[in-house]
Amino acid sequence: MNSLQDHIKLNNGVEMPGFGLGVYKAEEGQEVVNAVRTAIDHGYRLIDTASFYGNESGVGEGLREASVKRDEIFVTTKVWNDEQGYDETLKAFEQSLNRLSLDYLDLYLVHWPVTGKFRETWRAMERLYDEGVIKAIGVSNFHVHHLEDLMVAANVKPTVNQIEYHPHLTQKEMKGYCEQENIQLEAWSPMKRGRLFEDTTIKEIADKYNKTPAQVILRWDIQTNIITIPKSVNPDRIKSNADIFDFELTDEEIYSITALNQNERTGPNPDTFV
Ligand SMILES: NC(=O)C1=CN([C@@H]2O[C@H](COP(=O)(O)OP(=O)(O)OC[C@H]3O[C@@H](n4cnc5c(N)ncnc54)[C@H](OP(=O)(O)O)[C@@H]3O)[C@@H](O)[C@H]2O)C=CC1
Ligand SMILES: O=C1CO[C@H](CO)[C@@H](O)[C@@H]1O
Repeated sequence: MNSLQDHIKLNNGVEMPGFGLGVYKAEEGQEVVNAVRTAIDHGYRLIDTASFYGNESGVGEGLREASVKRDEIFVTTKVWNDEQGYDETLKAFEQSLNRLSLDYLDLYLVHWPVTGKFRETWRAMERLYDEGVIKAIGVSNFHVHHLEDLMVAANVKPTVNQIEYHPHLTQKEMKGYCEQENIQLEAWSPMKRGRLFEDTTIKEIADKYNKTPAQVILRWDIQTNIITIPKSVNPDRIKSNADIFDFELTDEEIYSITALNQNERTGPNPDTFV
């Protein structure tokens, strides 16, 4: 990726921007409306929300307020855990679409692999995909064994797996598996919610390029082919987080950031959460 608006081709041919805005904890109402509008004004073309975030209406309003056509923006939302199952997912999708005030969605994700439910959830998503109201379907927080389980019965292969991913959790096994299966990885909490900014390795690299630690981490995502969705509601940070296309990390720097891995999650482990 050479610019903020470059896309990555998913395994169904759909083009997804490689960089976007996450809106978890962006408050429904003016806060999320402003964040979405500001991001789009600064060139973002991907917005990541979820029914669980309770801010889909504001996301929809921000999209309408931005002066960019709908088909140039890529919108992701997710089906939450208590909405899973076949009929439940069909209903949840309709509700999300209504709150967003959209007539189609770019990417719909199974938010977590709810045991005993995610296959039925997937079947409903396949139906919506076949009907053309979703351009791509994918998963989130799936381990390799969840993906294998899903794909045994699936007609449509997941395009994306959105997982916790940052320099303290580099997900080596999952990365290898997804590369082999052509499933695109997407990083959530790419900046470990601010807990990596004091790391000496990252700070030294940031100083060298006159960049912030956040920019170095996000650049590392881009150069290692991971779609990244940093969250911010602060206009200056929304702008600076995306200002990562005028420098390039060396192979050695990428290696040293990847070597910071501690297999450390900030969020739940999918095997014990649901
Ligand atoms: N699928 C899933 O289960 C999950 C998906 N997600 C998605 O991933 C997105 C990103 O992950 P998230 O957990 O929000 O964490 P991030 O790693 O994106 O960190 C967000 C935090 O960092 C702050 N921040 C942002 N930019 C900067 C900066 N340049 N300097 C200092 N602080 C900064 C933000 O505050 P401020 O807003 O004030 O700038 C916020 O507190 C979510 O918003 C959501 O869309 C997240 C968790 C789970
Ligand atoms: O999307 C999400 C936001 O972050 C939460 C953790 O803090 C996750 O559980 C959830 O999946």
